[in-house]
Amino acid sequence: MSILANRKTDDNFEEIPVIDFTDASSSNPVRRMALAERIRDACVNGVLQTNSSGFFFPRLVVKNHGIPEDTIANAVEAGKKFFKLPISSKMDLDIHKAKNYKGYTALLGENTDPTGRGDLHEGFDIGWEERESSRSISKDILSRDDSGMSGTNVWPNLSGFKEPVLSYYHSVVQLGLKLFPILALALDLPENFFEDKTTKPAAIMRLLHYPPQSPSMLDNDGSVIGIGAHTDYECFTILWQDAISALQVKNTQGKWIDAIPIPGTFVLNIGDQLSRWTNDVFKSTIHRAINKSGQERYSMPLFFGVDYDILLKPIPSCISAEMPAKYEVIAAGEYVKRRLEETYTHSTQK
Ligand SMILES: O=C(O)CCC(=O)C(=O)O
Ligand SMILES: [Fe+2]
Repeated sequence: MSILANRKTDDNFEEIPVIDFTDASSSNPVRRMALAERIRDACVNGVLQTNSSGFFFPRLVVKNHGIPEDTIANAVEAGKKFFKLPISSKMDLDIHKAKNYKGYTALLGENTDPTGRGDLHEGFDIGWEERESSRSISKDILSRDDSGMSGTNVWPNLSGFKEPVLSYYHSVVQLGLKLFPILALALDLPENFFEDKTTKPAAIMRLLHYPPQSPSMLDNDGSVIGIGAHTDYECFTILWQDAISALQVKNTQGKWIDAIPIPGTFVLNIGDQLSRWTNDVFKSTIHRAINKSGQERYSMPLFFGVDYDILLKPIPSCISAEMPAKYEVIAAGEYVKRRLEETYTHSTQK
């Protein structure tokens, strides 16, 4: 009898739970399991708190997780410098030129919510790229089908940019790889369930810049906001946001709950791939961002998917006679690509 399949996601939350992630890298399996249980409770029902959701703040002591404050600050500064470049230099790296969705997204270039008219942010996307200090990946793994999602990154000719951005990317990739085993435990799976499915980190990083949203834009019809209502496409997202509150998460009653920034923490949220693995036991949460602060806002999400050639199949403990499989089986890369195509179609030149 499956334990998980009979759990129901309770999205009727009023606050976003805070979870301490220190034990993610504990050598003590009991501590890792305890953390996994807290995450499961936060994701599937209100055992931890009645107001739980698939969206939570890991309380990360950055120092203890290999992500020093200056690694974050240097990446943020690099992003600010990049976004200040003339639009012509940024458009040289236009994301529409790269089939693997890497490079620059101009203001309104993305339309995350199909009912919107374009997102009021600009962005810069990269994927996995080896560094001298990173583990090298075997040719066998590199040659596997990735639905065209891997491929090379594009970089601006801007000194002091690539190194801090890649340094942050690799630090957060290490953290993300520690979370997969915890999530596996939370799903009553062997701790190494995701190990052979995350051999080449299918992790996309974005630098995002949200200009202040003018009140008139909001008064119109609300169809242009920082990032329209959406779910993320991968298993989970680790998001750094600055001190400006703009991110909101939707509960089942349709109420938008502020994900107020907490210094020294990342927002960690569940994405669609995990909904598919778990047949919605872990449900990806709808979120959006509106920058009403009058100031520039910056954020840096890293989206962690499974290898692009892995099929997203429901895990057996998440299906039952009452909860039959909900989703078609699809390769992770194809799924991500499909969602990206939808997001960028409106700004693709015909
Ligand atoms: O900037 C944020 O706070 C959210 C970004 C986001 O949701 C995304 O890039 O998918
Ligand atoms: Fe998102």
